[in-house]
Amino acid sequence: MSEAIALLPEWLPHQHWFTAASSRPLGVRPVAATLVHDGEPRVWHLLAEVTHDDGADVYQVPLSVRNERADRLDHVHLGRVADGHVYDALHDKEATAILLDHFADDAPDTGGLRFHVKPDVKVPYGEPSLVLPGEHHNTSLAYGDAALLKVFRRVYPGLNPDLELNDALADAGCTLVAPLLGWVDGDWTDPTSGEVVTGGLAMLRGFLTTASDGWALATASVRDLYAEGDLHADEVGGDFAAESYRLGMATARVHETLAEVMGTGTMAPSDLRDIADAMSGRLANAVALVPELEPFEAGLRVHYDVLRERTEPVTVQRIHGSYHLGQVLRTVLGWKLIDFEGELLAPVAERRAMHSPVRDVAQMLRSFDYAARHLLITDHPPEDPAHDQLVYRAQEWTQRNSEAFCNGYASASQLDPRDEPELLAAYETDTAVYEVVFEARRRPSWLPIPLAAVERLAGR
Ligand SMILES: Nc1ncnc2c1ncn2[C@@H]1O[C@H](COP(=O)(O)OP(=O)(O)O)[C@@H](O)[C@H]1O
Ligand SMILES: O=P(O)(O)O[C@H]1O[C@H](CO)[C@@H](O[C@H]2O[C@H](CO)[C@@H](O)[C@H](O)[C@H]2O)[C@H](O)[C@H]1O
Repeated sequence: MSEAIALLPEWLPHQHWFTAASSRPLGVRPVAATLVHDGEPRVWHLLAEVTHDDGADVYQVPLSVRNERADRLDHVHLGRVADGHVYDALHDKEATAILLDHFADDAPDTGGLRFHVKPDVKVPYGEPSLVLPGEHHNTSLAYGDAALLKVFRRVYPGLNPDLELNDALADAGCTLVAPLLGWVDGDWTDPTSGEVVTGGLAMLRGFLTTASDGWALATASVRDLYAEGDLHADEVGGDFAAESYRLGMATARVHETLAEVMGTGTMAPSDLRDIADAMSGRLANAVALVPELEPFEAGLRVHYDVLRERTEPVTVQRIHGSYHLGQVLRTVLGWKLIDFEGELLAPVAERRAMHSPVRDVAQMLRSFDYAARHLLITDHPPEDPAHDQLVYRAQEWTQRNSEAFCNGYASASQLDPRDEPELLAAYETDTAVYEVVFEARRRPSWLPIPLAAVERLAGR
């Protein structure tokens, strides 16, 4: 195994799920290694501590070792070691079949790596796996069209929020998420304390065969509207408002179930002042990183100051935490919410904290604005003669769908998010500031989208 581990510093930075700050890890060492299968291929389950400029993280890297080089796996070949060729096991269909077989009751014991199946579940043994395409933070494998195994790449001690919330919602009989079939957890040696810790490693869910993601559907609607420059959002064939309404309802119902099964809390005015301070701190950091924010800083701070003056407490509960149109799937049975991991760069304790559900609503409203405006970047930049008119159309689409979403939410909840305008504005502002930094780092050409929101929220 040590020879295979020596290949990781070179290979990891090329994996899109590898989010460590520096381009090349400073060191990689195993914190748990389990030989899951001693045949051809050998299948190793490896948890590796990766140190980098900003600290250290633990990554999950299942590997398969084959006697002969397999051409079909060339794209996931890590390199050669004395006893064979090393591959990313999640792309090696024989290795992934072996992993799935470990959910069976009579599977060989793998010690500190444990496979669990929910009661009355049929695991689709024998179905071939396919890695879902796209630049995701984790690696998800579809087993036929029956199940999806989401293998968390960066892992943490304690409960993984995605697994925790999916499990709680499944036990509550909630049908607005994909059914949870099982999960994997495991032990490793915490590099800092030297103690053995346990954490969630993977989640097996039912595959939603008819799913289209919210971003694809919403942006198709916007495209229709742009193609009909003279028509209003409610007049074009691709009007999305009914879907937004239903999405608002689904969001409210998931919030309601989470409150029922995981409880609620109260955020006192002093806690709100802490939240406002944290938001102001994030704004200051963002201004230092993205100078375009500076002219709007004072106007944005007003939304945080309003929170500081609030005297009534706020009800809080577990929420989605990183909510946008890419986190919702439309199936023939309605909307389903996925990916409850929260903001990946935040510490787990923060991601598992309770917040006002208005925060999820504010994030989804930001996503409507993104969906409406992104074609202004890609297809109709400012030099396009239609640009100004389409900006107007984009605002209209966002307004219509935000209203529909809030109407749907209010129809299924005691809470109408619009009755909390100050919270909504503060969370929208905090999200837009986060997005400015995200886009400046990841997609600079998209920066005008959150900057337009910042300008509006700053009252310019
Ligand atoms: N149960 C499911 N059925 C079908 N497709 C799914 C399911 N869950 C997720 N997906 C697809 O997989 C993608 C990645 O899932 P997600 O949980 O968001 O992983 P990540 O955190 O790695 O981005 C989603 O964008 C969606 O297209
Ligand atoms: O999917 P993640 O939870 O990792 O979220 C990150 O990436 C998102 C982009 O994929 C980013 O979302 C922003 O862009 C979306 C369109 O691509 C838009 O719908 C969202 O509203 C907008 O925030 C998200 O901010 C980031 O954390």
